Amino acid sequence: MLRAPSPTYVPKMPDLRTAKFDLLAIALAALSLFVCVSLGTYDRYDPPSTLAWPSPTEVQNAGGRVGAMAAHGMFSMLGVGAYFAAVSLLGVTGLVIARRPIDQPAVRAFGWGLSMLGGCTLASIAFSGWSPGPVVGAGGFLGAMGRAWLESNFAATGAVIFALSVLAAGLLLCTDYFVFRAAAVATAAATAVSTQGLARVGAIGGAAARRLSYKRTDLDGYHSAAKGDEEDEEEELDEEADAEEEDDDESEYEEEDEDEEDEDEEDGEIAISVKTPTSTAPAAAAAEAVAVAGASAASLREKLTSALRVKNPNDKKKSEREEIIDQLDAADQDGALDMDYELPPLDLLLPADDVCYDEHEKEVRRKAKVLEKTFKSFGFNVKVVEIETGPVIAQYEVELEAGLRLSKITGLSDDLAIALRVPSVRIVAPIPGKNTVGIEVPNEHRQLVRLREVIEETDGRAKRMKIPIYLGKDVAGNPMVVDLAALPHLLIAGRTGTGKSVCLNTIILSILMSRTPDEVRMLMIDPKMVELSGYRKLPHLMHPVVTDMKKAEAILAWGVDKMEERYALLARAGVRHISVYNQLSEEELRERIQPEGEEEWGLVPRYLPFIVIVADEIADLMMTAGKDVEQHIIRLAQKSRAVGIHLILATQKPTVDVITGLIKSNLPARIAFQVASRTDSRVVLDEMGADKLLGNGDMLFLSPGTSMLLRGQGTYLSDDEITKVVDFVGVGTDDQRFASELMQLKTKEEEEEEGQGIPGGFKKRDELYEAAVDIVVREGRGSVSLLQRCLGIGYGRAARLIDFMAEDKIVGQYNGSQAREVAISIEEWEAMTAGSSGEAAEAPAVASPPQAMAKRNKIVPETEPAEEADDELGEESEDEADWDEEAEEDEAEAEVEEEDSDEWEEEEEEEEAEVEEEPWEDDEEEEAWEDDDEEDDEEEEDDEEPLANSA
Ligand SMILES: Nc1ncnc2c1ncn2[C@@H]1O[C@H](COP(=O)(O)OP(=O)(O)OP(=O)(O)O)[C@@H](O)[C@H]1O
Repeated sequence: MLRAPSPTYVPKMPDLRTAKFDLLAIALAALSLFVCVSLGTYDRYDPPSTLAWPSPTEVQNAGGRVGAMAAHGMFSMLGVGAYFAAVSLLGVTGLVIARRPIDQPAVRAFGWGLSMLGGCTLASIAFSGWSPGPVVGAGGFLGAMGRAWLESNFAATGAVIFALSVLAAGLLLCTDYFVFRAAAVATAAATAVSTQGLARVGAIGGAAARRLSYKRTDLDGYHSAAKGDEEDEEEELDEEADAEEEDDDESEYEEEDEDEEDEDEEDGEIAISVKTPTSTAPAAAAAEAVAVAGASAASLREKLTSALRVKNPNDKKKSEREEIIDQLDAADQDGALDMDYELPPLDLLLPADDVCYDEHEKEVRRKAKVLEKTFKSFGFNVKVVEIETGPVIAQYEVELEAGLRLSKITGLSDDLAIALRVPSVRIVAPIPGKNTVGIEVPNEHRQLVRLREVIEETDGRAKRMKIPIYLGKDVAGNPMVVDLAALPHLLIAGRTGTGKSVCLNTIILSILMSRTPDEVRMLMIDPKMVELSGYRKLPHLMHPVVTDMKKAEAILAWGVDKMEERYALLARAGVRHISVYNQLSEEELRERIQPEGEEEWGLVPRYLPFIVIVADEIADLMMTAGKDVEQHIIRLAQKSRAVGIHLILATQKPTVDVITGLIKSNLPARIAFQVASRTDSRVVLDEMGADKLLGNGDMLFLSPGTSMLLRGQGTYLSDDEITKVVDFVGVGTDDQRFASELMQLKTKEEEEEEGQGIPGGFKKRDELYEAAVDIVVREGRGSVSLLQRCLGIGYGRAARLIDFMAEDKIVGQYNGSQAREVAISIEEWEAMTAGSSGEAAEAPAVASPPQAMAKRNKIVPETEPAEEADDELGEESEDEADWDEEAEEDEAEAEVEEEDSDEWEEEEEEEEAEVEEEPWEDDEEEEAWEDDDEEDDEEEEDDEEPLANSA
């Protein structure tokens, strides 16, 4: 049983162990040096050799008589194996000096023996007439014996094969693949040197051809269709270059992964590795363990030495880190070549602060004792088996004695906090995937987690993510990086001053550091007016930072429309995710979309960027336009994953009226900073724990699909860092590419104000409302798909238009799969419009039916119909006298249209069938699709019942 340490106990073990190790290291170093010198200066006539008679009285060996004897003995026994023995001795000496423990020493020794045997035998077979020492042979007695036995049993060839296998197996056991990896690295380096020149030329050629920003997106209208055609050829080249680059990247990732795994394995094997983060030499590590008080506890100390491990989060070799930085810098430069846009370099961010790990280690060990002692005082016998330390929290893994119930431990957190003299202690019972309980205790000294270090440490993993977010570091000091595209939305909650805004800044800067404005576009909603105002210069913005909550509501509504529009586009292209859409080549896209003509093709977006909507305080938003905002958030959260629209919502009011049940259930990924009460914690995370956080960036992350909470320290960004990055990527007002459809967006009130005096006395809710009514009345069918086709708008907008008509009693109520009935006649409608023709002529929104019809089934950005409607209106008001004539023509066309519409419906059905038959584009998407299946079902329901939904 462990003896409880006295509270004033100061661990002395590390000093003793250091002295012991140092003495051992000196002895080994001396021995290996002596052996090397003796072997190096070996003279075959030195005694005890019998080659010269009489024996020379003076010994030539630099190691003297003993050296000569040692060399003679080693060469006689081992032949060339003597050199192997000397090198091995040097290796062991190095490990002892570096305080790196040798795990599984018995296996290693066995492996070493095997490799010696195999090596000597092989040498004996290969160089039969030569010997490095006495005339025994190249492999000494050992090799000669091995050779004799093998050749008598397996003949010469079999003997070589056998000896080689034994050598390889021995090296494998002894060095744990190190030798093979070293050989592979050397080969790869040699190959790389020879192919580098060629590869560089290829990369530059490919990169120069790629111009991502030339691709037309569905968000900006700056790219003309004609230009797109001119660049067709160029884009083809680009796609090839992209594909090649992707291949390269993938193989790189695989290599990196392997390295990481190997490293992990090594970490797992090493008992404790203590290394200061600034140390460049791996030799600065110490294999140490926690000692138990009292000199009489020597045996227990021995036990704990192997049992209790303190994992140093800074264990990464500096050289490796430097490598990663180099790679990142190289990637940055490549980025500059690839696109006209240059990603910000890492040196704009501050490096990690230096930490005195030795001090910290002493502290956690002391706390481990206090923990054990406190448990003991409550009558529980627990043992701390491992300690993991992060920047702010250390996690002590404790093993419970058999028969001790978990519930008894979990109630002790406050008592432990008092005993440890810390503000709070959180108990994780059990640690996921382990049979131990985790006790999270705050460190005495907090470290800041810098964005730069998190990026550097996660580069390999983050490269594969679509939108990497560098959240911070967990309790073991591992970087917490998540892919926003996989989350796919994030809710951040916490009381005021606990780190939400810093977290939002981290998320925004994570995007800025790794993604171009072509890949990710952003919308920012900032009710506090000052929190996000610093980002106004960003080229990623689609709209200036929104501070008016009514506008924010309109933007969320736009998001819903954009989502529907993108879904329609994806369905038409027969793909299930925008990333698959974005990979389609121009020809493939054209083949799938089958545009009616060049005009329509010119409007098809070639690239759909991710859209990230960041809202700093949703409580304000909910207060201003509660129900509407909630509806928009829910709709977006439910379905927008596949179309690349992601929400990041923060609130300092984690109450049920802000984070409603529906919002919560649709935003499974959540981050909680410190909250005021357990109730608030339950609202955010569905369980307690956030009330025990420390504030200042201490957080709990709930990853989607699990109930597992991950504790971490959020990345900290100073204002200076943010300013530097924003200044680097920022552009002037003239160069900003705001989306025209968003700039023209009107709030509900504005629309209603504008709508006063509209024909028929209807409220004007949408610029296309009158055109839509006209179509519906003339067609005699209140059909959403009819409006979609005729006006070239997305499903969402068309469904809303029909809902408005139902409110104005122009169409009847929802009628199952049938189109709604139209309640007014053409004459009535014409009378209404004629009644206010003067106003109608001025009203920019009234589009003439014939021209509206001409645009059917077009895929257009939302502004296009409005803009065209405006143009059409201009022409229309000039030609007002021709109205009646055109109306007649229109009626004729409407008849044709009616026939056409049946065809359209058939085509649509075919399209849907095609979508269903579409093979999985990519495994990842398959997963995403599975997740979306339910949502899609809902979508189908929506299709059938738009009114019910919007009502
Ligand atoms: N990750 C972090 N590491 C260290 N300190 C942090 C971290 N995050 C926040 N802080 C500290 O907490 C302070 C408040 O953070 P922040 O402004 O993000 O809080 P907030 O929750 O947004 O508050 P409010 O709701 O009032 O805006 C910061 O000024 C900083 O000193």
